[in-house]
Amino acid sequence: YDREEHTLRELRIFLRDMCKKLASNKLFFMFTKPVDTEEVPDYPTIIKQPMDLETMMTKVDFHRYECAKDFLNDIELICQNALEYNPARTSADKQIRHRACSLRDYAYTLIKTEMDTDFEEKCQEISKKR
Ligand SMILES: COC(=O)N1C[C@@H]2C[C@@H]3O[C@]2(Cc2nccnc23)C1
Repeated sequence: YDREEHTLRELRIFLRDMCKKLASNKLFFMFTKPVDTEEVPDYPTIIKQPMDLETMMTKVDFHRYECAKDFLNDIELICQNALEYNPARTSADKQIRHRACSLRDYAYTLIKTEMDTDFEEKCQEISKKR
């Protein structure tokens, strides 16, 4: 079967495992599902591009990521959204900002340590010419 499709399938398997590991960490529970706009009606007025780990898992299945960099861009989006929506000096806001930074650092480190550099380079080459 086409070598490039085989590479992208292997990427999807890897990214599903990343999603699972991040979503199973209790520290990151607030990032596992979209913010409930019924409970938090002003959220969509402030955050124009919501993102969460469940949505990212669906994006993996829909072949929306062609390399780990694209996946990390959505992790960065989760983090930036949390920093923007929760800017106060209250302990609640401070905690969610700390968790967001932890999620970002943990995701980068997990990918850096568990992913072969050559494999990511191959994915980025495929992605560039598509
Ligand atoms: C990634 O998650 C977040 O940015 N948030 C911000 C929301 C404000 C606060 O916490 C969140 C959910 C919530 N629900 C009900 C009442 N208040 C809240 C989670």
